[in-house]
Amino acid sequence: MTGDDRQVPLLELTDIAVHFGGVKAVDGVSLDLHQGRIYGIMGANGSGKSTLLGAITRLNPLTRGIMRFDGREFTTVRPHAVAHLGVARTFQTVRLIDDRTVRDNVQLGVDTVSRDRRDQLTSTVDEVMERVGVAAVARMRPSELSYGMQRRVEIARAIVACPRLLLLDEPTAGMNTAERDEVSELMRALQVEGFTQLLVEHDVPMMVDVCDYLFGMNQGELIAQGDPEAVVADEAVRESYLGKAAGNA
Ligand SMILES: Nc1ncnc2c1ncn2[C@@H]1O[C@H](COP(=O)(O)OP(=O)(O)OP(=O)(O)O)[C@@H](O)[C@H]1O
Repeated sequence: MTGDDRQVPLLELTDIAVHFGGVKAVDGVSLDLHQGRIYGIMGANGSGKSTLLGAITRLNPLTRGIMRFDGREFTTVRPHAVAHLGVARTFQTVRLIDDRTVRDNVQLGVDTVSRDRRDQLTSTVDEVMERVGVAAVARMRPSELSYGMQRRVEIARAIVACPRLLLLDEPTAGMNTAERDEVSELMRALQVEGFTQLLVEHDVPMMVDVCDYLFGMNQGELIAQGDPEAVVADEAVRESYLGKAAGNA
């Protein structure tokens, strides 16, 4: 539990599973996310991290389990209804539309939310692009940008609708160290504004630096959770992900 466990969790997963035929990509995961905190999921390739994000966004149908957002069950809603609840996601591989400008791509993030929520948005598309560092390339096409810049455009598109929960799937993949640090800075700034964030990353130092709470995943199951330093030091996490050599470090 994460300290403020007397409150209703923003996201509550109870014993969820996603099986693809015989592959138990996610198998019996229960977790709570609380408002305003930064969470991370670490685990080896194929441990089920992206599938878990896909379960939350309803792209991957559940084999079993219950999901609640702000106390309300959303286990069987359609994917667009999850966006309307206020959940936004970036993908592991950049998914931008290349025959549209950067600005149009960011605008798409506004178009995914319900009209009620749209009316409540406090930042404009241009303000968000400025904040994420893509304002200068607003008229360019995604393919004209570096990979790091494309990822920023994705983040801008995800946050422009002011989601209550932001799911970030390897947002620093393909970035250099300076760009990674900028993403960490951006995540901290978003936290100050009250965003709840769930990060999937392979950059362990970044996870420890930026996350309040970590989950360790292996073969579809959660094998550890808690304070980031404790999770990174956990023996089962080291065995399954960081390697035995790291365990001796
Ligand atoms: N659509 C699918 N159909 C069948 N199997 C799938 C599908 N998506 C994922 N899998 C399998 O589910 C397991 C978990 O995959 P997933 O992509 O969630 O892992 P991951 O932890 O995100 O890995 P990575 O760190 O490489 O991104 C893997 O065995 C993968 O091959």
